[in-house]
Amino acid sequence: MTRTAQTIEGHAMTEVLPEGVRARVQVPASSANLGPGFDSLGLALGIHDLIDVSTTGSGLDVDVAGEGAGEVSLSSSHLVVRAVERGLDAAGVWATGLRVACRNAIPHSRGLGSSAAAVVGGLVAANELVTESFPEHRLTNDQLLQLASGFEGHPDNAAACIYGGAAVSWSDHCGPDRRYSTAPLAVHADIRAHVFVPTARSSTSAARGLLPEQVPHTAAAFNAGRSALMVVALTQRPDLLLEGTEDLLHQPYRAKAMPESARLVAALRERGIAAAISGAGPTVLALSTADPGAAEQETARALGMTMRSVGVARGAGRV
Ligand SMILES: Nc1ncnc2c1ncn2[C@@H]1O[C@H](COP(=O)(O)OP(=O)(O)O)[C@@H](O)[C@H]1O
Ligand SMILES: N[C@@H](CCOP(=O)(O)O)C(=O)O
Repeated sequence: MTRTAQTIEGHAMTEVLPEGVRARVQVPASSANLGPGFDSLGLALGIHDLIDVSTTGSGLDVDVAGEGAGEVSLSSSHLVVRAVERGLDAAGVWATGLRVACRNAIPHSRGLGSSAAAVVGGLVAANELVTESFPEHRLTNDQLLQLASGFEGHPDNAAACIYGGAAVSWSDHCGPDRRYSTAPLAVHADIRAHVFVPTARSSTSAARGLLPEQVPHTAAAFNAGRSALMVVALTQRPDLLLEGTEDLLHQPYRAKAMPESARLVAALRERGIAAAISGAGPTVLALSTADPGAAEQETARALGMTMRSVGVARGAGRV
């Protein structure tokens, strides 16, 4: 394990965790944007990764099962490992060695926040290790949000993943060293969440590369109105979900990279179901008060996507 000089809240890097401390956490998938709320709105979904971290005498042992097994690195560059180390650093605590076991259910590179879940899961696991031995060094949820958002540069997935439910998140400016904030939204009890997951993948950074530097003022104004409307629809007026999920800022530019997903969004919306690309795609999120029927599922199957009823999840935590 390497030490770095990075700390927050001025903790001195002096404490060493004993061997054999263990933390097991579960962390939810998340859907970002919810249509118009680009880099701001997020919703935690009921698909979970399990992360089991324990301290050892030396070295690093990483084991991955489920999604990403055989694909992700098993070295110190593994995202969960990086997040565990970042969390320990931030708390001013050090481990002589680590064992990290991941049981992953969140599909990778589909727009379901797998990378945010890996980061939040690693940070929360680190925080549980810290709490076990040095409770006075425990990081707050706000500190976890700063650290997690720093990994990706936007807080939408991370906030949903940490706090659960839905959240609106923002940063104090657009430059480096941003400070992130979030406010929870109480999702209306009648709203159900379904995802249509393709086998095709799309990396978030590639999908961000499709976005223009500038957009017309009319599109910005349209999205400002729809984002505000979406908060109302999500919390009080599910009958407004269809209009509340309209977007001109990102989905039109990304559609060419995920044509099947764009077609499914259009087909579901024509049938009155509030569908949007989940995060940077290509998964499609549907929010509705009734479950999509056999016809919708057949349309999705024909486009190579499988429907999953996921529901709204709680935030990451110990199991
Ligand atoms: N549980 C995990 N463990 C290790 N790396 C992960 C994990 N989840 C995601 N990643 C990394 O993040 C990448 C996907 O991130 P990204 O393109 O942002 O898509 P997503 O929408 O799934 O977050 C994966 O290819 C992998 O490198
Ligand atoms: N606001 C981001 C969200 C990315 O979410 P992911 O689940 O695809 O990582 C964006 O739209 O780029």
